Amino acid sequence: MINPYKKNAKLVLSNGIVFPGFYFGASGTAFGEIVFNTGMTGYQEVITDPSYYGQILTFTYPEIGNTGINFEDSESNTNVKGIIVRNFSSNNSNWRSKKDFNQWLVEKNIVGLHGIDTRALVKILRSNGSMNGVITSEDKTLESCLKIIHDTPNMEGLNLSKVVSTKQKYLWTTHTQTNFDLRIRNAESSKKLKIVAIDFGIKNSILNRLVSHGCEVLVLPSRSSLKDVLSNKPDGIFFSNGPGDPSSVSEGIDLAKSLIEYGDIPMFGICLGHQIFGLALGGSTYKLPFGHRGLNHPCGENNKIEITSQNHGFAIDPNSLSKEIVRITHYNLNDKTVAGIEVNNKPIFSVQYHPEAGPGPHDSDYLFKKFVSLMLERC
Ligand SMILES: NC(=O)CC[C@H](N)C(=O)O
Repeated sequence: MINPYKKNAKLVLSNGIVFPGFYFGASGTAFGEIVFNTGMTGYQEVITDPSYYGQILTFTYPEIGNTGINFEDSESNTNVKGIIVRNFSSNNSNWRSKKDFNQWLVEKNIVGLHGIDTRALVKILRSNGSMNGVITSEDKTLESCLKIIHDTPNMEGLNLSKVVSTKQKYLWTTHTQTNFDLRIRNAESSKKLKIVAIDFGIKNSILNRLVSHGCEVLVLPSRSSLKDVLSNKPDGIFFSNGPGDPSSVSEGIDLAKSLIEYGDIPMFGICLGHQIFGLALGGSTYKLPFGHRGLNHPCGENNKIEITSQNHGFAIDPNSLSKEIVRITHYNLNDKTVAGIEVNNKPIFSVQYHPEAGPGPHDSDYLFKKFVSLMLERC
């Protein structure tokens, strides 16, 4: 019998290196920035995190797919273009699984490559930096793959959040992952706090954490104006995560600038939202060599350390921030990059990592509580 998963496919990197392997999921060709994630769990959330839009994701965990797919854990309707794994499991088994992993990839048009040495690939990305590449199940020559890569834009300069942001505003009032979120808790206040969230590629688990902490969230498109935000009389304003280069999200940077100037409404930003705050406060961002994507990044300051979930390729340049305006509250302790900031004398703060932990450790959930406390002080 012919093994259906032994159909030839390959990865071609922009430096001409080829990894021959086999395809699973959707057939075809996918191109984009090749990045890697070191998490050992949560592939469904990671694959559907809108911040990966336009990228091809390599998992360093050696086998992916074992627990199938359920109907609760997806972070959005957006997904990565392709995935690369050492091994994938065609034998899904989990009490929550509702769908076969391979079938789900086909339906989402995600091209999969398996059977390559992912350790060797990650070593190349770590020493040369993230680079564009192609995975294809088609019979394409090296030259035609390199031509596709050549025509693929670099991540620097790309505003991808405008592509994935919602086109219509919507309200999020209930927790949608009730079967498995061990952190579901009753809010400390009976007053429902009204958040306006600017969607640059927001994850469902962020919305669910805000709801768990006693908020209802009105999600607005990334191109919203100061008036769009203020006319909803928010108790707090949230700037979300999202794909692409933060310095190209001029609509978000301008909105953040005017909101920071406007006054005293508590504001919280995560990942792209954090980078946008940094840019709005006069700072600059730069591209990291291969980014931070995983579930065990230590962050903190002065002996207080949290283990964090991360997914980013850019960071705020600490030397670009004015001490008169901003205080750095957290550093990534692996490479000392900026991981959190707070605006002096204003209830505005942000983190580069993902306190919603979808997936990841729950150490940083206190940040949602902090956001809520800042709002309650002002109600
Ligand atoms: N998760 C995010 O919000 C990512 C932010 C940005 N696109 C980066 O790669 O740095």
